[in-house]
Amino acid sequence: MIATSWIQFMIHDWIDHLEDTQQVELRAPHEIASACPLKSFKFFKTKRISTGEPDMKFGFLNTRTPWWDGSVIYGNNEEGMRRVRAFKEGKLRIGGDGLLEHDEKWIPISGDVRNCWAGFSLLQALFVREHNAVCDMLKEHYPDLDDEKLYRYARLVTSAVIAKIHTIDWTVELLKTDTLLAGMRVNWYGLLGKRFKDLFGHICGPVLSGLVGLRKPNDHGVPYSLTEEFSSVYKMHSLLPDKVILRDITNSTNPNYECPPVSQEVPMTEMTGKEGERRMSKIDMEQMLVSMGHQASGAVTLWNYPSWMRNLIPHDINGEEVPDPVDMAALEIYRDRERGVARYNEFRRNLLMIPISKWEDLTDDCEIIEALSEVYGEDVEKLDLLVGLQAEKKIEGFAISETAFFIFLLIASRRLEADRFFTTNFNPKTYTEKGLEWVNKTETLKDVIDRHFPDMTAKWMRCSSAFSVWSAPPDKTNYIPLYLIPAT
Ligand code: HEM
Repeated sequence: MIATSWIQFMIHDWIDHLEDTQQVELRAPHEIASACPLKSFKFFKTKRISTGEPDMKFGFLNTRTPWWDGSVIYGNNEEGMRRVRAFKEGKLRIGGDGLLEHDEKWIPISGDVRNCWAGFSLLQALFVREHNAVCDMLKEHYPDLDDEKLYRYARLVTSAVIAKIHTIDWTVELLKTDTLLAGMRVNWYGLLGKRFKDLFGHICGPVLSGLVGLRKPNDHGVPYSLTEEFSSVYKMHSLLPDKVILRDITNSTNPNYECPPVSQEVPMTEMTGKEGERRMSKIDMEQMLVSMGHQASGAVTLWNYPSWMRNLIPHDINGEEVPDPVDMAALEIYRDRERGVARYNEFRRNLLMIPISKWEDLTDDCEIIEALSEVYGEDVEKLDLLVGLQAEKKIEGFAISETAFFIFLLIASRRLEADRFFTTNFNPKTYTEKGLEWVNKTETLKDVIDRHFPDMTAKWMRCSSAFSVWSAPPDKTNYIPLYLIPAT
């Protein structure tokens, strides 16, 4: 569940489509309406913007900054950025209990407050603590820095830590193969590896020394942005469970890393929005981290959409509930169609992947084939992208489809190599000597959790990555260099 909260934490750093003021209504066809929690629902259209380009006449606006700039905790505009700052020693506001502060309406004080839930705001709080710890460290080494400078340097450092964790820790857990582990580490450190780069710096090209620290950003002739396809493949709400399983961590010792006993099962509906924030304020931060660490997330596959999201009260951009509930499962399909995202087969062609010509090319699951034939007949071109991504037979070790993986891989690299803060300006002058050292020494989310809860992981976490289920065995030590292991 930490991996699930993490990806929501990242989505809320990167993308949110601007809505129109015009509402539309979706109605379930008569024949299936009895099986739908909402027979009809209203929502705002995505705002269409004319581009003036002959070959692409319209597009959409992103209300979040697409850069890897930590806007999920720092905010997306002047007003949002001021709201979260303590204006003392560069720090951000945080509650006495280590969790986010809230306004009088119980909306969290954070960079992004839309459609939040307890696990997501927990990560926001963790990284506010990280930012504040960076401020303390910088102040100690550079006592002359004022509030503004401390804030800016600490923001750069914390954002880079987030980007690094996503690249070499989260992505690797999601796509658990040696090839991916090697690929993602090459993106950050290059083929020559961390030790070489730490010793000699970025002295070779992108392959040998990695994308991070390149002398110049490279946008391949396309101004940096996150694409519609990217937003589509990240619609992974099936990761969310029906309930959160809280664990009792009062046991004083745990030598065998046993999974702690269940203390309470809370429906997700009580962990979302303002109610979720109120609940979270009564749960200890360590207890929540250990509980999420021991709960597996849902599989990104068909027939696993959380039922509670089919009658969901969404938030507006300020974290206020909107009056009309939505059926998210239906809405997600509508959004791709509304935004002109290619359907599954065309999407694959655009990625130079082999399209399917019959349902059997997609999956060997007879139940899925039967359902697809019932909905789409034999017309494979009509298959909606999201349905195809979830029906597709997965590569062993992958939590997502190969089709989605192509987009992941492409954007994972572009996000680093097109950003000056990870290329030209990834240096001591921009980050400070000690700031860059902080980024270089932090490898994983576990490192961050260890920093703020030094004894907790030692007692409860058996696995190697905080994104795994914590009672799982640690990764085996591999004495053969990663690049010499044959791909599986
Ligand atoms: C309690 C948890 C969550 C809630 C309540 C929630 C709710 C929502 C809502 C209401 C929308 C906007 C729907 C629309 O109008 O089109 C949305 C968009 C989205 N969500 Fe979630 N979500 C949650 C967690 C997640 C997670 C775990 C992911 C995982 C990747 C995710 C990925 C996305 C993406 C990619 C979008 C589209 C954003 C855009 O392109 O504008 N969400 N979510």
